[in-house]
Amino acid sequence: MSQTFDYVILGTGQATGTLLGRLIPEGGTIAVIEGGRIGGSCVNYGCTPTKTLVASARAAHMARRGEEFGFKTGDITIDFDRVRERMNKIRNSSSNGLENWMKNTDSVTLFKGWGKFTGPKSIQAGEHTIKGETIFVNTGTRPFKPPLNGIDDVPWMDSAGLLDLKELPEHLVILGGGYIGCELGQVYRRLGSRVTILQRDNQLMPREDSDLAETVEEILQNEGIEVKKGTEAIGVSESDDGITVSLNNGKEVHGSHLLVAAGRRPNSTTINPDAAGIMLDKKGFIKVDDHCRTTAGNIFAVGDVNGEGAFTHTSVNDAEIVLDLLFCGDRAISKRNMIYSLFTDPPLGRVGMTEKEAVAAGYNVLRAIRPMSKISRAKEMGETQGFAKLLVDADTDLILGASILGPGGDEIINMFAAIMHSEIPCREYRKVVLVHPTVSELMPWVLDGLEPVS
Ligand SMILES: Cc1cc2nc3c(=O)[nH]c(=O)nc-3n(C[C@H](O)[C@H](O)[C@H](O)COP(=O)(O)OP(=O)(O)OC[C@H]3O[C@@H](n4cnc5c(N)ncnc54)[C@H](O)[C@@H]3O)c2cc1C
Ligand SMILES: NC(=O)c1ccc[n+]([C@@H]2O[C@H](COP(=O)([O-])OP(=O)(O)OC[C@H]3O[C@@H](n4cnc5c(N)ncnc54)[C@H](O)[C@@H]3O)[C@@H](O)[C@H]2O)c1
Repeated sequence: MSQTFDYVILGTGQATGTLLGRLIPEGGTIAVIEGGRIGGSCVNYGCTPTKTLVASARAAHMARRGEEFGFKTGDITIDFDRVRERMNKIRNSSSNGLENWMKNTDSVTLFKGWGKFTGPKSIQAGEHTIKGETIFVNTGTRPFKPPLNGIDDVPWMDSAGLLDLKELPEHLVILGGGYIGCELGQVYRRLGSRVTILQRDNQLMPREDSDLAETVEEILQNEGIEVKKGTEAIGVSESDDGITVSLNNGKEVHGSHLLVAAGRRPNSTTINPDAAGIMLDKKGFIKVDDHCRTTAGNIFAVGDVNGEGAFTHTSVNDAEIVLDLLFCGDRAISKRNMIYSLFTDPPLGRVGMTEKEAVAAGYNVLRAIRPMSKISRAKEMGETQGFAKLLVDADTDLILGASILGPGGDEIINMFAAIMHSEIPCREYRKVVLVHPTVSELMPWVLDGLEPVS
C-alpha cells in the first residue's frame, strides 16, 4: 500500500522530537518510520540509562566515603535489581512519552519497520510504501563490531547489551577506552565489578589532550580499574568461566563478561542511499551542507548519521538548523561550537578546540590551568581531582576552548559555550561577579594565569 505525506522522518533519533514540535503546528501530514525502540539511542540505551547508572554508582561511591565526611554506613551492598529498575523506569518513560505524543496527534502516522529508500521521494518499510516531498533521515549509528578472531562465537555485549544484563559482572573486560569504556567502566567498578579496559591507542579517548586523558586514567586507576593502553584485542574465545581476549602483544586477558565499545558506525548504507541520490563520505556518513541538506535536495540528514556531531544536543541542533532553513532563521552547522561532557565522576566538560587542535590550527594560543586542589569549593566538597584548562586566542582575546575536569565540569562548561557563542572577550569576562563559593566563580580568575603555549 502506498501513502503520501508532506514530511517523512526516517528513524526516531533525537532530532525527531524537535522536528515534530515545529512541523505539527505548521500543519501538513507527517510519517514517522522506526525499526527499533521509539526514541533512538539516547533515551533507550545511551544517555538516559547510562546517566541513571552513573547516579547510582556515585551514590554508592559517596556512601563508601562516608567516614571522610563524618558518618558510617557499614558495608555497602548493591541491589543490582533495584539499580536496573530505577534505570528502566526512567528510560521507559522517555520512550513512551514520544510514542504516545505521536499516536495522539492526528497529523502523524507512525510506521514500525526498517525503511529503505526506493527513490528520492519514496521509502519502503515492510509492506508500506511511504512517499514524501521532504524527508528527514535521523537513523543514527550502531556499535562497530571489530574484526576479531572468534567474535561471532562468543557472547560479547555492546553497550545496549550490557544495560540489558541482569547480573552484575564479576569481571568486566571492556574493549575500547573511549567515552563508553570510561563511563561504563567507572560505573561497573563502583557497583562492585572488577573492570579491565583494553585500549588500542596509547591514550584513553585519543581525541582529547593527553593531560586530560591521563588524569581521567589516573582517576579510574585510583578506583581499582585496570587500564591496558597500546594493546589491541585481536581474538576472543569462550571458556566455562567467561571470555578470554587475545592481545597483539601475545598476552591474554580473561574476564567473566566482555563489553565491546570500539566506536560506532552510521546507519547509512542500510537505508539504500543510492536509490535516493544520497552521497556518503569515506567513513560512510551522509554528506550534508551547512544546513543538513544531503546531495538529494529534498532529503535532510540530521543527527549522528551526518558525522557532524555524535551527541544528543548536536542532533537536536541539526533539527533546529533545518527548521530555520525551512521556516526562517539563521542557524548553521558552522556556527556551533563543539561541546560535550564525559560523565565520569568527576565529569569532564569540553567546549571548542582542544589544545592540540588550537595549536595545529595556527592560533596564537594562550593557556591557563588551575588544579581543582586550588579551588575552595572543590576542597570543601572533597572533590579535588582534575583541573580546569582555558585556551585563549592572544590576537582576539576570545576563548578558543575550555576543558573542566572536576566537580560540576559537565555544567560549568555550558557557561563557556555561552561566552564563546556571544564572543565575549576575556577582559570583559574577567569583570563578571560570580557566586561564592562555587567552582565556576574561579574561572575568570584562572585567566590571570594565561601563558603562551610553547
Ligand atoms: C552508551 C551511550 C551513551 C551515550 N551518552 C551520551 C551522553 O551522555 N550525551 C550525549 O549527548 N550523547 C550520548 N550518546 C550519544 C547519543 O545517544 C546520540 O548522539 C543521540 O542519540 C543522537 O542520535 P541520533 O539522533 O543521530 O539517532 P539515534 O538516537 O541513534 O536514533 C536513530 C534511530 O533510527 C532508527 N533507525 C535506524 N535505521 C533505521 C531504518 N532504516 N528504518 C527505521 N528506523 C531506523 C534506530 O532504530 C534508532 O531508533 C551516547 C551513546 C551511547 C551509545
Ligand atoms: N558523554 C557522552 O556524550 C557520550 C558517552 C558515551 C558515548 N558517547 C558517544 O558514543 C560514541 C561511541 O563511543 P565509543 O566509546 O564506543 O567509541 P570511541 O570511538 O570513543 O572509542 C573507541 C576506542 O576503542 C578502541 N579500539 C577499537 N578497536 C580496538 C581493539 N581491537 N582493541 C582495543 N581497543 C580498540 C579505539 O582505540 C578507540 O579509542 C562516541 O562517539 C560518543 O559520541 C557519548
